[in-house]
Formats: sequence, structure tokens, C-alpha cells
Amino acid sequence: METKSSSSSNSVTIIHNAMIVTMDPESRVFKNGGIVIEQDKIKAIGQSSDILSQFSSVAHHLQIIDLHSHILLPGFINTHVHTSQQLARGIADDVDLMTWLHHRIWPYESNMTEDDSYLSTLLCGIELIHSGVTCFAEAGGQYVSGMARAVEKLGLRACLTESIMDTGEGLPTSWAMRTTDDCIQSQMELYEKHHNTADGRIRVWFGIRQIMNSTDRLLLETRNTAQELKTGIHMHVAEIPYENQFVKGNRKVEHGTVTHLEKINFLQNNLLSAHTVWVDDTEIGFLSRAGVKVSHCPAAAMRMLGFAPIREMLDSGICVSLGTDGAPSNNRMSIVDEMYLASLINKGREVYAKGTTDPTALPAETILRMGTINGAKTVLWDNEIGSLEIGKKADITVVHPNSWSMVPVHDWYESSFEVFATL
Ligand SMILES: O=c1[nH]c(=O)c2nc[nH]c2[nH]1
Repeated sequence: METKSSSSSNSVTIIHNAMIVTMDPESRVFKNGGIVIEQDKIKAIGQSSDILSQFSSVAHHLQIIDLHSHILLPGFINTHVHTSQQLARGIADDVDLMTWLHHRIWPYESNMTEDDSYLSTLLCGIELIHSGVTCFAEAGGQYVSGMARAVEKLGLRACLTESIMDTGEGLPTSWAMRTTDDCIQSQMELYEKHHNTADGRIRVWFGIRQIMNSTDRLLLETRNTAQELKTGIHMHVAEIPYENQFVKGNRKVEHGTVTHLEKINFLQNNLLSAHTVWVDDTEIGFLSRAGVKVSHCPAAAMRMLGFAPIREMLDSGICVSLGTDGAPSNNRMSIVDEMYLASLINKGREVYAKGTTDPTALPAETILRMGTINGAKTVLWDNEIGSLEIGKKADITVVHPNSWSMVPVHDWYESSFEVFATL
């Protein structure tokens, strides 16, 4: 699989003779399609013959590429990945989340240097590109400056965040604990320095690690500052039952994290709520009404968290997208694998949630939406990416047809998981 991120040269490129899966609002698929790319944007899209007849003689610097039998899709979007955990792959298998964090991950993260962070994001980014990703949302890690250097080099698009904590248990002595004011100040400085850099491919978001390590003042100041700067907030939410119990005791609410976040008016449409597994129907309603976006990470959920009510969230209108989480939560960094898992796990969950089978849960096209246009909405970038439409950036994933599992292909959406999984 190849990805083509938008180029900044002035040339015009025509790609023709390809299957184009647009993921636009009409879900158009051009079986023999063509696409015209001018500078870094899509200028035209349609039937191959129309595109060639209209555009093949108009431009001065014209490149024409025949992608016979290849499939073009919008670049996939990974909405929850800890790129700075890439060097920790395999250090925390088969342990519960609190052991994982307190004894494996935070000691590792707190000893990282800026160069480690650069290398880690670089390695992670290469693996993401290999599975067709052109944009990711960093879930919070060390050294946004190191991540930004890597993203600049990789040509990816990214929403970067620092890992922020101003209270709580479990932090190793090597972790430099900061005050609430320092946390906000540092995020604002990162925003000033890195937001909109790399030709606009880097955006800086605010990160809240998790409620157990955040005071309400940090939550609310983060909400206010992110709102002022018109940027997003990325936070782990309702991951395990212990988190909800902690919130009930510590914040004195009747249910868990989402109920508390609703009470303090933290929920809003720039919040990317990662995992969000342990929520009830009332809380799904809170998330839906506030326009919160949810990142579903099926592999990480199966390892440490549990079955999230993804179908119920989608039914209630929540924008749900897909994430790999970090390497030590998954061991694989493929958004295509997450599509495959999301499809199977959420079909299987019907048996346990409803007491009966339902293979219609999360059909293939829904899953592909979660990996593309829903991802773009989640990272607040859907005016520019997430579907192949005129005026959007030409962030394109190309799937090669040379795999046994692609023969024959009857339905492009349904086949896609089998097809991509082997690439
Ligand atoms: O999967 C996870 N990875 C993390 O790094 C993390 N931090 C808080 N909660 C977390 N969950």
C-alpha cells in the first residue's frame, strides 16, 4: 500500500484508470475513475474518460499516471496513537492497565529524551504510512518538538499533544510533576511554536492524560484555553471500571467519568474522547448532545479495557473513528487491522450485549467511514481531508491489486478488509 500526501509543487497530476472509492456524502465509487491534482488539492474527479478528455491537454507541467486496477481511497486517519511509545513495543504485554501505566509505561516515558521522541515518532510514522495512514492524532506523549520534527520529515498530517498530568498516584519519581499553571503554560507555548507548521500539516492540541491524574481546574482551564485558540482536546475517558469507581469516590458523582465531565460542563465538540468503554446509555446521550468525538481502538480495548458500546454510540449520532493506540497497547500499528477487528468484535459483541447474533452490526462501509471521513471529523479537519472531493487535499491511499486475496472482488467495501489485511 502506498500513500500520497499532498505535494506543494505547482504541477498538475492526472491519475486515471483506477477504482476510486471517494467516501463522499453520496459514497460514490468510480469503477474506472480519474482524479486531477493541482498543487496539493483535488481539482476534478470522475470517470476516467471524462477526466482525460477534459484535462489531459490543459496544463503545462502535466504528469499522467495510469493506475490500472489499483484502488484509490482517502488517506486513512488514525485518531489515537502514542507515537512516543513506539520504542516500548512489547514491554507491557499481559498486564492490567494500572500496572501497565505505573510500572511499565510512565517509567519508560519519563526517561525519554527529545531525540528518543523524534526517533519513536519517525518509526511509528513509517509503520502508519505502510497501512495507508496520512494523518494521525497523537494521544499524548513526551516532547511535541521531537514529534513535530518527525512529522515534518514524514510528510504526514498530525494533531500533536503533550501528555499532561497535574495530580494523582502512580507517577514514578523520574516524572517531573508540574503545577496546573505550568501544564497550561507549557501547552500554550507548544501551540505558539508548532501549531500550523510543516506547511499547515501540524496542529497542536491540548492533552489531558486521564481524569485520575487531572484536577478539575486543569480540565476547565484546558477547556477554556482550547476554546479560545480554536483547537482540540485529546483525553483518555472511561477506560476501566476502576476509573469510574475512582471518579464516584473522588468527585462524588453517581456514575463515572463522563457524568462528571458533563456536570462540570467539560464536554464539547472539540473533545476527542479516547476508548470510552465504560459508559451507560445516559452518558452516551451526554456525549452525543455535546458533539464529542470518540476514538475506538479495538485491539487495545480487547487487551486491557473491554467491549465499548460502539454500535449504540453510532446509533445515537456520535462520530466514532478508529485508533491503533500505542505500540505497547497493541503491538501492531495498522489502521487496516483495526478496521478488520472493529468489524468482527462489534458483530461478536451483539451476542453478549443483546443475547443474539446480528451480523448487520457495523457493516463494511461504516467501518471504512470510521477510518476515513469520521477520522477527519474527529481531528476537526474534515473541510480538507477524509474524502476524495473537489477542493480537498489530495491525501490519497493507493492499494495495489497484486495480492491473492483480492481475486475476485465483488463488493469493494466488503472485500476491502480481506484485501488490505494482506498488504
Ligand atoms: O491505552 C492507554 N495508553 C496510555 O498511554 C494511557 N494513559 C492513560 N490511559 C492510557 N491508556
